[in-house]
Amino acid sequence: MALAYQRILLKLSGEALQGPESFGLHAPTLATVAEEIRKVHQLGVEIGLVVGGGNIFRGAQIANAQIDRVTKDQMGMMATVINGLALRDVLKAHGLRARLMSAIPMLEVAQPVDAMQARRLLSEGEIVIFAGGTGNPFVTTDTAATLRGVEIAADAVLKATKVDGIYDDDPAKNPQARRFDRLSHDEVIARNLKVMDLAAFAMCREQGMPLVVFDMFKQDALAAIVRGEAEGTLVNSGDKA
Ligand SMILES: Nc1ncnc2c1ncn2[C@@H]1O[C@H](COP(=O)(O)OP(=O)(O)O)[C@@H](O)[C@H]1O
Ligand SMILES: O=c1ccn([C@@H]2O[C@H](COP(=O)(O)OP(=O)(O)O)[C@@H](O)[C@H]2O)c(=O)[nH]1
Repeated sequence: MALAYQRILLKLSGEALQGPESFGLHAPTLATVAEEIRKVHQLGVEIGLVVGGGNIFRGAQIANAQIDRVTKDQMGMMATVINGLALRDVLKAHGLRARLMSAIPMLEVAQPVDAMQARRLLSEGEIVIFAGGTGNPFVTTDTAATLRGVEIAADAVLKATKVDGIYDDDPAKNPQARRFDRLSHDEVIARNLKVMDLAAFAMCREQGMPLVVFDMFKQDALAAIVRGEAEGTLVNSGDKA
């Protein structure tokens, strides 16, 4: 079967791992995520993962004036490593081969990010989880997702989030908001749509990297996307859309 995307970079927010809890990791939710990933792996898709940390720490939201913003962001990046460790083991428990790489050197728990090695592992069917964000403060894991997506030469970045696509207004605030099936990178900028942080989106646009925003908890949505079926919102360069 022809796949729309042979290699993907899937971005999972930390919140996507906390399920109904208000903090941390929720075992049944992790298992559901692993199962959705297993299904696309079975189709022959190569999968790089970038995991967020919002279920543990979001740097900018830590309310303590005595902790420097750089330190707060470092705490957030450590949170992504905690999630990455959990995800690696859960993926393994679901029969997948998975490897954790961290942008922050932490040799006892994860190997350093190495894009070339990651490409090789992906082509051998291993799932590579990139944790530690970009390793730099003042950005989010969305930036890490586009960066790793470009580095591993992914065919698309897939952003799994709480909403099922990109709307003409924030659907959490405006119930009348309407979802787009497809958009160009330029339209996202022109309409000022809050899809991901601007630095991350600017990189997608510059690199002509297709982006799909979708709901991870809609069963089989991920598999539908890699098969090229209409699901979520696809952002592509004008000439490719
Ligand atoms: N135009 C829009 N289309 C879709 N979602 C939007 C839009 N504007 C704002 N949002 C909000 O963005 C949120 C997802 O973005 P973000 O906070 O980056 O998610 P995550 O934590 O999954 O990285 C959604 O919960 C949604 O309420
Ligand atoms: O390259 C990065 C990625 C993440 N973070 C920090 O890690 C936190 C957790 O990441 P994010 O908020 O993106 O997680 P998500 O919303 O995806 O769960 C962020 O708030 C930042 O504080 C960072 O400083 N640099």
